[in-house]
Amino acid sequence: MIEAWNAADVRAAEAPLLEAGEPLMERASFALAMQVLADLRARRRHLRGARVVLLVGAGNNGGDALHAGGVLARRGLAVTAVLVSERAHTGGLAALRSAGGRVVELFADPARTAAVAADAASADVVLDGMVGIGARGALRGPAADLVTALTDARGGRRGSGARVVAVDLPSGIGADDGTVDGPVLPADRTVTFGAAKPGLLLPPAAHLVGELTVVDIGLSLEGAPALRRLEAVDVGRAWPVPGPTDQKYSRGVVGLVAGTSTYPGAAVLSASAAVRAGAGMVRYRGPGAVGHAVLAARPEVVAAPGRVQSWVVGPGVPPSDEDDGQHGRGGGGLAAARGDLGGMSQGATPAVVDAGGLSLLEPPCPPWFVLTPHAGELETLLRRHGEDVHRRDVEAAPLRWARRAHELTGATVLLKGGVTVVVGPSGAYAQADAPAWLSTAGAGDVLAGLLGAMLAARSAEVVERPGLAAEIAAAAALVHGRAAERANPGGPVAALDVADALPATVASLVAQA
Ligand SMILES: NC(=O)C1=CN([C@@H]2O[C@H](COP(=O)(O)OP(=O)(O)OC[C@H]3O[C@@H](n4cnc5c(N)ncnc54)[C@H](OP(=O)(O)O)[C@@H]3O)[C@@H](O)[C@H]2O)[C@H](O)CC1
Ligand SMILES: [K+]
Repeated sequence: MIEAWNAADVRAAEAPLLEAGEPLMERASFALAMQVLADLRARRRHLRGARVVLLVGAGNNGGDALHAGGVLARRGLAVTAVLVSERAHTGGLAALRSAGGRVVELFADPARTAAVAADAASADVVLDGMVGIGARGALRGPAADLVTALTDARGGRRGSGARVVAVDLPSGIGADDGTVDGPVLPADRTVTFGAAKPGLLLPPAAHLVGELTVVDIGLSLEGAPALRRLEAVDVGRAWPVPGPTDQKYSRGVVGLVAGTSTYPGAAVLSASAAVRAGAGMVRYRGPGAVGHAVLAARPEVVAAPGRVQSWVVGPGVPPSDEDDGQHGRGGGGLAAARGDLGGMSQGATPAVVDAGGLSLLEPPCPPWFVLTPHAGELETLLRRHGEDVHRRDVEAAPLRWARRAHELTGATVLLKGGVTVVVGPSGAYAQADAPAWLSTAGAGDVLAGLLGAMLAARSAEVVERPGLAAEIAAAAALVHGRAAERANPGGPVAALDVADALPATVASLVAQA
């Protein structure tokens, strides 16, 4: 698991060590230099003569870059520091100069910005040390102009020309929330110190981070992290592997209310995913015609009422005001679920509430209800609660708005996207496991069925431990993303292929743990 800590927590953990004279900057900058060397060795035979350009701001982030530059210059690399502020870390500057590094005072001669950017773009490595956790707002002044010019010089493409290594974080991102309010240089790698910061894991900034390296500089961080990211081993270890005394009921029955004659496929996809993820049983509770399609695809499904350990409500169901009565006619499935949903607040059955199911909610909800909106659906949900918010606001600050939805409803919220953000009562998760190919019709229905199976398997525990639903939802996002990758590595993937890849994905996660 990757744990991310807010800037204030990192500073609080640094303070006593700095007071005690611990050489934190030396540790950080040395590790940074070693990472740069390792990356260079992977790309060229000889290090001598490799060109490194440091983009250096006024604070300690610039200090890290300058000290690392000093280490690299002593190894024979040609290092140039570009100062974007008239202030620069004194010790770092001295270290670089004494190691033979060159210094360009860009702040004093902004007309050179384009030429400096062109030079940096053709270097082997650019170290982005303009601001770190001390940034206030979007990059401004010479730093902003240089990033714009350098982005132009690289043709806007990561991976072309110089390899960009961000020092602690890509300069200008919101360290705590991942917001991007101005120009930011996309990094190929980010070397962060002490602990990951939430902004490195959260979109939109997460897309600018590249490979993430966390350097231990000896901080002891107390309390709970601001954000977590599960890794494969966490999910494999927690997977509900059946034992010899288990039977289908103890493994968990998923009740599925999904699909209409307009969207029967959603029910097929959710049911397939729940079955393929190892549900003990799937009960389909929806319109009869859709039930036939579900049974034709998955003969394991039972289309009869009975007890369930989790509900999946809403895939392929339009919002309640547009539901042309199909669910009322179709065995009363949705109406029953509506009653069950109400009852579940006391009766305690975990539920995945997706798509049209979201319009059925009557908060307050328990944390074992997991809402699975995408950004547009979250906008609708938040606006229903009086928030003046648009989809683009949700996309610009997903953690903030997922958290708001959790506060307003009480439910656990899984916000779907290229990075999936989950917020529950015990904290937040950001999962980046899915290939971009997974943004395809029906992928959300598969996630809902998969999550339903995972909640059913640990139903009682989910109700007892308020934070567990969020952890399981984050795990479902990981499995979903991995299954998409496994279904067709590096290429297009259809939703049903993802469901079909679940058994092998789960087996490999369990085997690796
Ligand atoms: N303390 C240590 O020994 C360690 C620190 N580490 C590194 O330090 C940074 C945090 O350093 P800090 O000096 O607190 O802040 P920054 O370097 O991030 O930036 C602050 C200066 O940047 C200028 N600034 C602020 N906002 C902007 C902006 N939007 N655009 C341009 N410039 C900005 C500001 O200067 P002014 O003159 O404008 O006021 C600040 O002075 C941390 O990220 C680590 O890299 C290491 O972890 C090791 C231990
Ligand atoms: K930086």
